[in-house]
Amino acid sequence: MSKVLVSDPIDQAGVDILSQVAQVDQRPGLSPEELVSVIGDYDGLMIRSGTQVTAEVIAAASKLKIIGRAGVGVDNVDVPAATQRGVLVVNSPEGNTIAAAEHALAMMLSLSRHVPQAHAGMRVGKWDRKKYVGNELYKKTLGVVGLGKIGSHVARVARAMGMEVIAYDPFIAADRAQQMQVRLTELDELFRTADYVTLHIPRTKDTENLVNAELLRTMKPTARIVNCARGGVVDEAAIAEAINGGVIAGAGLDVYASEPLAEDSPLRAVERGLVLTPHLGASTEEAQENVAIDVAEQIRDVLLGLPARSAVNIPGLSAEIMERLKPHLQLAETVGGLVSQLSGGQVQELELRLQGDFASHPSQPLVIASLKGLLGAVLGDSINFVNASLEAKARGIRVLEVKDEASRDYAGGSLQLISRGDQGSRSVTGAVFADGELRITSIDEFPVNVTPSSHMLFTRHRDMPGIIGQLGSMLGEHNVNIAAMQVGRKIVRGDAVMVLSIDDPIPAALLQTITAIEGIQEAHPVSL
Ligand SMILES: NC(=O)C1=CN([C@@H]2O[C@H](COP(=O)(O)OP(=O)(O)OC[C@H]3O[C@@H](n4cnc5c(N)ncnc54)[C@H](O)[C@@H]3O)[C@@H](O)[C@H]2O)C=CC1
Ligand SMILES: O=C(O)CCC(=O)C(=O)O
Repeated sequence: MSKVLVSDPIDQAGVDILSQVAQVDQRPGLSPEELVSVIGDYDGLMIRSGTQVTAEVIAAASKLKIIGRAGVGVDNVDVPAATQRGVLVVNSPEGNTIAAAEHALAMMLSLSRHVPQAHAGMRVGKWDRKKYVGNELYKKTLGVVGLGKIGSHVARVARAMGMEVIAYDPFIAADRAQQMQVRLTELDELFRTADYVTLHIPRTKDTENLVNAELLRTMKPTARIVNCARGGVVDEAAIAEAINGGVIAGAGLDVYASEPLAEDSPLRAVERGLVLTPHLGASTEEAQENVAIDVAEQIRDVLLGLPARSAVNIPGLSAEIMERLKPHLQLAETVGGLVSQLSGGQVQELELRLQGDFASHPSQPLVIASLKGLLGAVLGDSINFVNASLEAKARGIRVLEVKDEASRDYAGGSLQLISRGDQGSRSVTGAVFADGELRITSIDEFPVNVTPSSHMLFTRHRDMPGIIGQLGSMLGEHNVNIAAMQVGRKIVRGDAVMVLSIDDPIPAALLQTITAIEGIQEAHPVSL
C-alpha cells in the first residue's frame, strides 16, 4: 500500500480521502532534519505553508511521486528540484480564494475602525471613544495590485461597498477589468491616488520588495496598505518606519518575508495603525475543507495512476487534456519508445511531424509524451511527464515540430517521429484508428500495419527467399512464440523491414545468432 505523509495540519476530509488508497501518517511540526530522515518512506507528501520542501528533502525522497500543497502558493516547495526528480507538484488554485479575499477586506475594515486596538483597550478596562475615530470605505479609492482570483473578488465586494476600484496587473486585459468596473492604471498612479492599496500578487523576482520606502513615500499620508498575498513583496522595515513617521496611516499584514515573524521584528513594535495576523488568510473552516479535499483527491488519483487536475509543474498537460488526448499521448509515447530502441546511440534531434487531427491539437503534450517514450526506453521509470522535457534539454536534444493539418493519410491523422543522432536517422509513424487502437504505419521508408505489443523484434534485411523461414525456425528452437508478423518492402528483392510481435523477450545470445543470418542487416528487440 502507498504511504502519504501529512506534515502540516489539514482538514480531516482530506485525510479520509487519502486513506482510501494509502497509509496516512499525520506528523505536523517535523523539524527539517526529521523530514529529510523520514521522507524516503513516502509516495506522497501533503503540506500547507508550514513545511519547507527544500532540494535536500526532495533528494532524500527516493519514492516520492507527488507533493500536494493544500493552498495556492508553492513558494515553500523547490519546484525545479521536484521537476528534475520527476515529482509532481499540485495545488488548490481556488479552494481558499474567498477566505483570502475576505481576510483582506477584514484588514481594511479593522484598520479603518481600529478594531484590534479598541478591543485591546476594552480588555484592560479602557473606554477610548475619541482615540479611535475612524474612516469609511464608502466612496474611497481602492488600488488592487494583482487582479487575479483573489484580487477580483476583493474588487467585486469593494465595488458593492461603494468604493471606486483601480488596479495594476500587466497580465489582465482592459475589457476584463472593465467588466468588473475596475480601471487599470500604472503602479505609480495607483500608489499615488489610492486611499487603500491591497496586494494580491505572487512573490517573484519582479515583485520582491515591490513596496519599498520610495514607493511608500508617494502614497497619501491618509492611505493604508494591506498584504494578504506573500511576504517579501513589501519591505517590512520600510512599512514600520512609514507608519511611525506618518508617511502612511497604516497597514494590515498577514504574510511575512520569513515566517513565523521574528520576535524582534520592527513590525511588532509599531503601536498604532498596524494590524498583524499570523498568515490567517486561508484559515477558514470552509477554505481548509475545500483545499484539503481538492489536493487529497489529486494525490489519491496520481497514486492510482490517474492524472492530476492542478499540476504546477507539467505546463500544458492538464487532466482534461490528458483525458481528451489519451490515445494520442499513448501513441506519441509508444512511437517515442520505438524510435529510441531502433536508433541505438545518442539522439541529438527529434522531429515531430503531425498530420491531420494530430496537427489540430496543441502540440506541447505530444512533444512531452514523445520525449517520455524516447528517454524512458533508456532511463526507465525515472522519466515521467513531469521531467521529460527538462531531461531532454539537459541532454541537448533539439525538438522540431512540423504541422500539416490538411494532409490526411489516415482518417484521424498521423504522428511521425524522426530521430537524428550519432547512429544516423530513424523514423517511425503511427496512427490512432477509429476503434482507438494504436497502429504503427511506417518504419523508415517502409509502410507497415502493426499493432504495438509488449515484446517485438524489428529487422532490416534483404527481401530474399528463406530469411523469414530461418528466423521463424530459430525463434521456435529457442521457445520464443511469434504472435504476429509483418513485412514491409518497397521493391521486390530490395531492402525490407520485418516486425514480429513475440510473447517473450529475445535472449541476448539469440540476437547475435539472428544478426548472423545472411541477408539480415540489423535486428532490434523492442520492449514497450
Ligand atoms: N494569505 C494567505 O493565506 C493566502 C495567500 N494567497 C496568495 O495570494 C496571492 C494571489 O493569489 P490568487 O489571486 O489566487 O492568484 P492569481 O494567480 O489568480 O492572481 C495573481 C495575479 O497577480 C498578477 N501579477 C503577477 N505578477 C504581477 C506583477 N508584477 N504586478 C502586478 N500583477 C501581477 C497576475 O497577472 C495575476 O492576475 C498568491 O501569492 C497566493 O499565494 C493565496 C491564498 C491564501
Ligand atoms: O495554508 C495556508 O494556510 C496558507 C495559504 C496560502 O498562503 C496560500 O494558499 O497561498
